[in-house]
Amino acid sequence: MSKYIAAIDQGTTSTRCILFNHQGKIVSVGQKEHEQIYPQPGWVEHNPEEIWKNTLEVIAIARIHVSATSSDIAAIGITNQRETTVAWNKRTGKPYHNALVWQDTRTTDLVAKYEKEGGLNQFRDITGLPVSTYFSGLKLQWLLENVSGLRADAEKGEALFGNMDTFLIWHLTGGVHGGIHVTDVTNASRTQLMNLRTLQWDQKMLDAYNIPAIMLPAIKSSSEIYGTVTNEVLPGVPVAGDLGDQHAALVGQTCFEPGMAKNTYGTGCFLVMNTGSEIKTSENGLLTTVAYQFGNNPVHYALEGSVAVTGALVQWVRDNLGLIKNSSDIEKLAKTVDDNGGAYFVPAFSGLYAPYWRNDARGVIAGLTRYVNKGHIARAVLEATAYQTLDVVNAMEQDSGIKLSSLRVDGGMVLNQLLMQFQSDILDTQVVSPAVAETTALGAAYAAGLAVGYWNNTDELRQNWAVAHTWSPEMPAVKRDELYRGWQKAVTKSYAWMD
Ligand SMILES: Nc1ncnc2c1ncn2[C@@H]1O[C@H](COP(=O)(O)OP(=O)(O)O)[C@@H](O)[C@H]1O
Ligand SMILES: O=P(O)(O)OC[C@H](O)CO
Repeated sequence: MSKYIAAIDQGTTSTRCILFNHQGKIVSVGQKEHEQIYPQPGWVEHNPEEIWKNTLEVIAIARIHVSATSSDIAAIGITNQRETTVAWNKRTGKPYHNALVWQDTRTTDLVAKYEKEGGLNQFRDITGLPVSTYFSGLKLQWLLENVSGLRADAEKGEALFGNMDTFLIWHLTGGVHGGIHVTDVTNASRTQLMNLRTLQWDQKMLDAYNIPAIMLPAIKSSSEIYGTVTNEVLPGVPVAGDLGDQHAALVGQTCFEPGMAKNTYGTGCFLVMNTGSEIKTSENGLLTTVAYQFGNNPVHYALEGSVAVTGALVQWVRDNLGLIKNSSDIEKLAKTVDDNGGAYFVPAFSGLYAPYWRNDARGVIAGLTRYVNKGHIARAVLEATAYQTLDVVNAMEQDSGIKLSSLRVDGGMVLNQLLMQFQSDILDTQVVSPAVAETTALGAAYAAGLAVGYWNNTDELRQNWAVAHTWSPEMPAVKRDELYRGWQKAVTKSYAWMD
């Protein structure tokens, strides 16, 4: 048997390649950040060619660390920042435009138009999603309408659409020399173009968003052999797993039973609960999405609370205010004070996502007095992540009828002890991190490994999961309620900023 499974985690801020062994342990990592491009307020782009180049580099780095050749690697799985939209030419491989990143708000006017015509929830029954700047469909419409020549090429079958999974799989499997044009059900469920029941592109959605079907990838399960790597970086290795990153983290945390949930703390925060074969429609501002589908097995659905800005706020404090040098320094700064000093930071930089879905909101700091110093701001920054998670947990418990007994957590911000303790306090629930913190990459590895028989079934995967750390609530209820009331008041101050 080959020794390893490789996973590519193409995230918002960086691209990683991780090699896992049969116990689901990390044996090697390659990682590279890419440029965040902000051409105008609210616009966020990535250069897809830079990301493809980084992908090749990180695979090579991960391989070289342990002197692995293709024959040591049973399969490769891909997981990716979802919704981020690319259109490229089939013959040249060149993107028509930078990728429009999930946080990009340039489609705000389009959202307003659809809202006026039929309301934000008009496509929820088909797609599980509200009309929002977040999803790929409107981003693709924007590209088709604003990039010269793209619509004509798309209609001729020369231009291809994809999220980052599709773009990377196409390149890995041959690119201009016959690359495979596929996506999986989880990524497709975030385009707002797929029907949640049929798991196919929905003609009503394509008509509503004016998207030519010919440019869309084939929708596959999350775990099957899509093709083989032709690039010299890993020649002959089957590409056998594909999951949006939040779905991959659910798999990596082995949340295979209905009612199990995880929260991933990265650029944004994404709380996902497995709802099994049931398509649960949210009454409280959550998304209905596909959790995963392994080969021909029945699809699992999920409820998701997506929060746009959490770790990104820490980066903003670092890069735009210069208050800290590294993201991890925020903890030390926050510990210089005992509490938030009355200040609340609502980071509605891309509007507010779940459970509010306010495209018209923008960021505010509320409760400022002469007393507030940079320590209090750092604390308000970290607390914002915890309050936004509480908003989503409240919605999740109402929609699912399940009270979370503990929350499995992962992602870059989990390293922050102060945040995790505060999260447990404000949720009044245990917060648990797993021994393998890279759950997103692990989920993609599991999907690929299941497809090629490296792992036999999900029971084997469950045995790999172990607790690293548990945080237990310590805050009195009165204090918790008082803090949360302040947050709820602050949220309302961010509304209706955009006309
Ligand atoms: N110790 C820390 N405290 C607070 N935030 C952190 C810490 N370490 C990393 N972060 C934040 O976590 C994010 C990176 O996490 P990661 O899971 O790699 O994100 P992504 O997958 O979205 O690229 C960044 O936004 C960074 O600011
Ligand atoms: O790349 P991440 O971890 O920030 O995740 C981004 C999400 O998939 C966006 O929906």
